[in-house]
Amino acid sequence: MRTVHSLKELRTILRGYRLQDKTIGLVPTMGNLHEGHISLVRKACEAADVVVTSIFVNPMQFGASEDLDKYPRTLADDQEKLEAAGNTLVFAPSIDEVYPEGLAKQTQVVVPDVSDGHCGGSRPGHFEGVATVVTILFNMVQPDIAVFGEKDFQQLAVIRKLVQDLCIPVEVIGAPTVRDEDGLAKSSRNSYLSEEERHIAPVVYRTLEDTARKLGDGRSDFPALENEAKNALIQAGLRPDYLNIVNSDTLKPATSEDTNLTVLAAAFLGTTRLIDNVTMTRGDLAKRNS
Ligand SMILES: Nc1ncnc2c1ncn2[C@@H]1O[C@H](COP(=O)(O)OP(=O)(O)OP(=O)(O)O)[C@@H](O)[C@H]1O
Ligand SMILES: CC(C)(CO)[C@@H](O)C(=O)[O-]
Ligand code: BAL
Repeated sequence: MRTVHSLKELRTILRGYRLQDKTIGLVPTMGNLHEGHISLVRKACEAADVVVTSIFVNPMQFGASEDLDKYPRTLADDQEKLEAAGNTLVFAPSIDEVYPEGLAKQTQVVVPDVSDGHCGGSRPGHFEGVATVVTILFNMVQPDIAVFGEKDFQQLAVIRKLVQDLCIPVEVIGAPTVRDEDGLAKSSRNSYLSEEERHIAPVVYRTLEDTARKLGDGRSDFPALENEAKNALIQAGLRPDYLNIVNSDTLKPATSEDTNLTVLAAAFLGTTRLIDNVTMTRGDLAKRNS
């Protein structure tokens, strides 16, 4: 497995693979890799001949008071894990390689509507940063397929819309959320949690599951359900940022006619912001429970 830092080198290597008619898969990450990321790499290996994992902590998607500076950077460890997973090429560009004229002069990609609310509401400019860097990475790598995690549910919806609206010739593949045994979604930011916070953190997933169960039991009083869930988070010592029951396709507030529902949440535990979601089809859970 090779690691390259420059676009020129990346393009030279990828040109060689294309001449051999190899298909190319891309897994965009911000590094500090865990089993969640590795599951994406494995999925990409199943779908493409050559897999490029990018590692780039993208300053454009961080707010001024967010954790850009302390975000964990662990390239050597990441390389070992990627090699073991069958990854072909690591692309770890510098900020100058991605934004040669600086952020202030950077063309931005805005994906309206689906970026609104949820994480987009709490992190102004975040999805413009994500959409811009993902577009740049797509243009740099020109992959046939790209794999993203469902843990970042709204991000996946933004990227699907971006690809559709800009006719980008890449197949976007979603991958299920990988969790610790107690249900906590694996995330680089889990490393910020103290021992005590780590015990509390699985309450996020448990609360989402509990809400999905109530929806499966036929409840349609969505605002009341959202409040019950937020109260459960508060009781456990979390500070909910949002907890929304939405139509899984549009990400708009759920209606009683919707069959595919997603419960999306972000909550602070101390200064750490955790996100998670659970998708359910109305009827499924009721059947399972009967
Ligand atoms: N637990 C997980 N299961 C499956 N995919 C995941 C998981 N965590 C992250 N991913 C996916 O990995 C890709 C890169 O995400 P990223 O590098 O931000 O990791 P992260 O652990 O989510 O970090 P953060 O703590 O910043 O949210 C994204 O497509 C994301 O959805
Ligand atoms: C897709 C992504 C790599 C873009 O920086 C990032 O938002 C992430 O890690 O989910
Ligand atoms: N996993 C999404 C990247 C971010 O929180 O900025």
